Amino acid sequence: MHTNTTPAQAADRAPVFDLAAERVILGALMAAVAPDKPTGEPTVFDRVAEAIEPETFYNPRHSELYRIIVELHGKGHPIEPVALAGYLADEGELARLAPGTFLTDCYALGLASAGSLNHYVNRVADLAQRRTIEAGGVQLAQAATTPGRSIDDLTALAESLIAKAAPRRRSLELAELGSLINPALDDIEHRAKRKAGIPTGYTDLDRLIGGMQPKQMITVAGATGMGKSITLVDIARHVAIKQRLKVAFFSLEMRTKDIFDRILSAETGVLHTRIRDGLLDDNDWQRVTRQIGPMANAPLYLSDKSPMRVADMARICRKMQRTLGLDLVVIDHMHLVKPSNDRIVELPAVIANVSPDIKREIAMALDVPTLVAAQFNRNPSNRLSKIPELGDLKGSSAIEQDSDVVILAHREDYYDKDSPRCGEADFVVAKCRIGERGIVTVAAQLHLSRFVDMAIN
Ligand SMILES: Nc1ncnc2c1ncn2[C@@H]1O[C@H](COP(=O)(O)OP(=O)(O)OP(=O)(O)O)[C@@H](O)[C@H]1O
Repeated sequence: MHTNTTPAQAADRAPVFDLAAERVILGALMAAVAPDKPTGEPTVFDRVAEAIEPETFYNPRHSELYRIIVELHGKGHPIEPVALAGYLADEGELARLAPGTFLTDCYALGLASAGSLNHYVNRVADLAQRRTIEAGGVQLAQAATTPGRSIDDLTALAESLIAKAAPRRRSLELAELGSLINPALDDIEHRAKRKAGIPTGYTDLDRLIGGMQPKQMITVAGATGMGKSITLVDIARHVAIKQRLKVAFFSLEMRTKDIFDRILSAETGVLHTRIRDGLLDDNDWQRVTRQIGPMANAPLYLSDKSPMRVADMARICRKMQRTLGLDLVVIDHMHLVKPSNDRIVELPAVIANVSPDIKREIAMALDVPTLVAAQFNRNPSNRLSKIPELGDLKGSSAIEQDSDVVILAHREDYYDKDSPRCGEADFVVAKCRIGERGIVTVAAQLHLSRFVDMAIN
């Protein structure tokens, strides 16, 4: 047993963590044998999950391993030490999270202590609560001696600390409607003050869809050359450079260098073709020097490796989330993602495989908005009305079903150079799970690789 107290203090202080007990729990999970068929009895995972969350562990490595074990188990992957070590090695995390014989040691402890698992679960949960209470006490003591804090304020703090310290046992993992009322009303009250979702940078579009929300798959679709890549790069640019949020961008079609050229053009206002051809004049160089500042250290992380499977991208994103944080994932585009099974080759089957995986393994599992480009199957140019429709999507049913938002890019001057709407582009919001459908018009400045709000330009 370990304590975080000095020997002098040890006599009058109880230990507030037990690393061996934490290892027993990890080992018991690795050693858990799934029943052949449901028995109605709680499994080892159920018993642990009732009282333990990743944050319940004192040791952060134990928290991370617990999270990974639960995630792998949820996906039906093996989690005994050899399989888990293989997974961690693939992720480049073995040496950091489970050096030497750590996994087999835990496994042995888990097996040896299987009969007393409840004791260890209760002990680790109990110690976590004690730490919360101890930290709350320190916080309260500091607040009480801070000049200017009112009694009302201190009482409210004390109440919230007590609520935080209450045991959180998840006996029945279903919520009764009545229990949702207070938190939901609180949430609604504060919603307007919070950012609804991550803004795309297009004001009217954000108003319509409420920004990009965690867990959402947002699909931008259009005919070839309509401006899907420009839209994706534009949004990523806005999120990373203007909002300084962390973006992982997977370009399966365009090279990183070409994306950089597009971003540079959009940010500096220097013609894209001049950047592409290396024909910058003095004026252009001055603009670049003056305006390149915000691009430095912008948290936009690009990959142009192709082909990629969803699992590859999910692995890279998980690592980024753990090490740097992650706010948005961008994939350009869905039809170039490799299916999880090499035998799947026909397009509708590929999309039926890739689309739900992007939604489940990236958007849902990582709790981030995921922006994906998709191509059209039917070309609206063959129709009288060129306004795009959901049915134009290649492999439409899976994409339609999995996407929370579908934005169809449309430019009239793509079909008619003399159109009175030359230079305008429409984002047709054809599906929006939590908002209205509608059409948003932006200015198409393709020579600068960007779309911009009509209102201010
Ligand atoms: N420097 C430029 N000047 C003017 N137009 C440009 C320039 N660069 C690209 N474009 C135009 O911008 C449009 C949008 O390009 P984008 O790559 O975003 O299309 P896309 O919808 O992603 O196409 P694809 O389906 O081929 O991936 C294309 O029609 C292209 O011709």
